[in-house]
Amino acid sequence: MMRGVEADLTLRPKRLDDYVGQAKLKEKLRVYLEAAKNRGEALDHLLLFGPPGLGKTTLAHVVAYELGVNIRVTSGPAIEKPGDLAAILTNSLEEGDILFIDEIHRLSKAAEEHLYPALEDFKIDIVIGAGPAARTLRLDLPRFTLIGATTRPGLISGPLRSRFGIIEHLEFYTEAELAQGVTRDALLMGLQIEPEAALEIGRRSRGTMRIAKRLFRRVRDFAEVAGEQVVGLERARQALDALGLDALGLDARDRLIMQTIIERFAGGPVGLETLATALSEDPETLEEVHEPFLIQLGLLKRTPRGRQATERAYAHLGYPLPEQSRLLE
Ligand SMILES: Nc1ncnc2c1ncn2[C@@H]1O[C@H](COP(=O)(O)OP(=O)(O)OP(=O)(O)O)[C@@H](O)[C@H]1O
Ligand SMILES: [Mg+2]
Repeated sequence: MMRGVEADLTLRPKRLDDYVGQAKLKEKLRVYLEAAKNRGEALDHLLLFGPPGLGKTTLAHVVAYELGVNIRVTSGPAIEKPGDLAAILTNSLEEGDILFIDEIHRLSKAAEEHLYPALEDFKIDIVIGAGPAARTLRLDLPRFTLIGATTRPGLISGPLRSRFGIIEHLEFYTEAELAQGVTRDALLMGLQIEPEAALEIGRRSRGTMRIAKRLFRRVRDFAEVAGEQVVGLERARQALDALGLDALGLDARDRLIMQTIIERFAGGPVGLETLATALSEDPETLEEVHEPFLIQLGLLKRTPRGRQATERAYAHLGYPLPEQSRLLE
């Protein structure tokens, strides 16, 4: 049986048809991919954004597979000096290939400015030598496609953003879509899972495919140890409870965030920095990892004056509503 990282590589969907959910995005991408193929041109540069674990990296690989081109993977923090970028662009890309830059919002200013002519005119300036003898050489690049991924679109500068022809965001998955992803993995692992069990995992996965797939592996452990051939609802529930996930899929950390807002800040509004300090968490993690789903669930609101718990949050966490409810619906 496949294990760990190796398993994940083989389970990763290759084709657009195997990529679950994101229906609107896939529909558009199909058109763009076909148009680019018919014209025999590289796909326009593509910026993908959305919370972690929704499948940006996977989608970049799917696009490469569908276009039949190579993909070169790097990340914003890995490109420190402009020279790093030049090396990637000149050494390893062929006509039509994809350069995938993960966490593109973390690209340095210098590297970013170096990237502009590469994206627009497929040319890059490299500096040869140093001191007074230094010369700048302009090199032609193959027509490539940049796919940038980010969890923080707000941190992408205007000039960089404007160089992407296609800008798309990924959405949280529905329970049914997460169940579909889990069922597909089960099949590929040679296991059976009852539809109700797959849905229960989906329900508790914070709308996130990576979490659904990870939870499924833990549920499978419980089923295997119990000597069961088919993963059923009861076993799924038992495993998910044991992992500390509640009915909405909140983990202990999510609950602590909401409890802190309710107990220590009277439901809010409380500023991000203040809240982060109270939780000993860094504000970015709070904002990128935890908040999007709490907002999606309708437990938390971002207001101009800070973060605020909703009535639903009080109800879900079992707190009585404050008397004069200033709370948001
Ligand atoms: N639409 C999908 N269908 C099936 N499997 C998916 C889908 N999206 C993601 N996955 C699986 O979920 C996991 C996480 O996906 P991926 O690494 O692409 O997320 P990501 O959005 O790049 O996250 P991060 O922002 O944290 O890098 C992978 O194991 C991938 O195979
Ligand atoms: Mg990724």
